[in-house]
Amino acid sequence: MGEEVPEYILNSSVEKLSVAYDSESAAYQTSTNFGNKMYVVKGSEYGGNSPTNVKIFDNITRSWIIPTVLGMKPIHVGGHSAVLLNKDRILIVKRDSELDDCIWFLEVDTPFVKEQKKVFGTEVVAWSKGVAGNAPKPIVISGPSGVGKGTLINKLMKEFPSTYGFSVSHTTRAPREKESDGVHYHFTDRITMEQDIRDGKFLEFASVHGNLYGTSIEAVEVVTDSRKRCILDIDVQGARSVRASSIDAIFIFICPPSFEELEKRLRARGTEVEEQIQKRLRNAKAELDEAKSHGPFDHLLVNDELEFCYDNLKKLIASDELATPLHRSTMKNSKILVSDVEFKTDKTFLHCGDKDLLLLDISSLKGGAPGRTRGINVCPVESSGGCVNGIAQL
Ligand SMILES: Nc1nc2c(ncn2[C@@H]2O[C@H](COP(=O)(O)OP(=O)(O)O)[C@@H](O)[C@H]2O)c(=O)[nH]1
Ligand SMILES: Nc1ncnc2c1ncn2[C@@H]1O[C@H](COP(=O)(O)OP(=O)(O)O)[C@@H](O)[C@H]1O
Repeated sequence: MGEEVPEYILNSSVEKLSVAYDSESAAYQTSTNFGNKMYVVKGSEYGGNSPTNVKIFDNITRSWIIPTVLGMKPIHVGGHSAVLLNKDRILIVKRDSELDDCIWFLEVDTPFVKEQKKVFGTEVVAWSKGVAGNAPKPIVISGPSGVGKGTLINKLMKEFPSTYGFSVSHTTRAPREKESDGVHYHFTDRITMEQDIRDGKFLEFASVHGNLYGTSIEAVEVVTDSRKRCILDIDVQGARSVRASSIDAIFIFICPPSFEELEKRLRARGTEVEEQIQKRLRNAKAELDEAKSHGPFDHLLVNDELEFCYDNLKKLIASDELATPLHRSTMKNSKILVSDVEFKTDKTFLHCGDKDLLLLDISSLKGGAPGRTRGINVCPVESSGGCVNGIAQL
């Protein structure tokens, strides 16, 4: 890249962690070795809110690589610390940051990153924010156009507004008369959406009936952050992508009682012109065949009589909730600021002000890029270095 290699990078050993202040850009940067590469993470300028930068130094070719950076990036204010974890990701702890925004992961060799390297044909790294506890399993609902997905989801959201939240997708299709931006969809144009896809902002996307549709990471996280169970209305290709991702979801396919009834409903809805109706019916045949033979679905539900189908949907979701009870973390949306970080052999301690020392527990990580990394807890430390009363309230 024609840039000189900083002294601290040339001198650092494989395991050594190095943090340096770059006076030119007034920002802290860390370098972490993994294999033959060194990952340099640079925070934003002091007091600024620009996203964190990543570049890679190849120790064999002695040259810099600018990787494709996926995912929502952390915004730094002060410095940060970094350490290699699980031999596939770098744990980044932001200093002078609130507890619920201080833990991030830069994935460098996880299955997701390996896959994306093939897709992009470049070096790839992916950000994933670390969050406390587990999230309720998202519910993925698919089915042909006009089968009644929207009707069923609306009923669920109306009956249980504080339990379920809808993942608002992005689409390049034009809004229908009764649809509003940000509620039914985020309506966008193809150029913007394609750029956002390249920037890794989407969990999944697909071309459906001639338009682009996609679920952004943010759309799901907004719902999960509000402690609701996320409902996704996505097509079969999207369901496949989510199935292949690190997200643990339940997949339901809604079938029509007959093809004739599907056509009747689609026409009665009166939202599509004839050409679109024909396209949707053609696609419906393929979707039904795929879902019934080798689709990614856990359950198929026939939407014949609406109330009957709705009751079955509720029963199905309820039995899944019973089977996997939700473990919520006690790590509150804390205003405690992390002032310093200590990495010991197998433990990470967060210093918060003068008195508080918290133990960061990352032993049961779940998920990861392109979504968030869950299962993190912090607790006050007792003199032996263990947690006080297991996981404690902060
Ligand atoms: N992959 C994917 N499919 C989506 C997404 N949002 C909507 N879809 C699917 O796109 C298809 C068309 O949706 P829409 O234009 O609202 O028409 P409708 O199905 O006739 O109501 C449906 O199969 C939706 O499930 C998304 O974010 N990702
Ligand atoms: N079980 C049902 N019986 C009859 N009509 C239905 C039923 N479910 C939905 N509909 C109607 O069918 C049309 C398509 O439903 P919609 O929810 O928009 O489908 P989708 O979201 O799957 O495209 C709507 O006019 C809706 O009122």
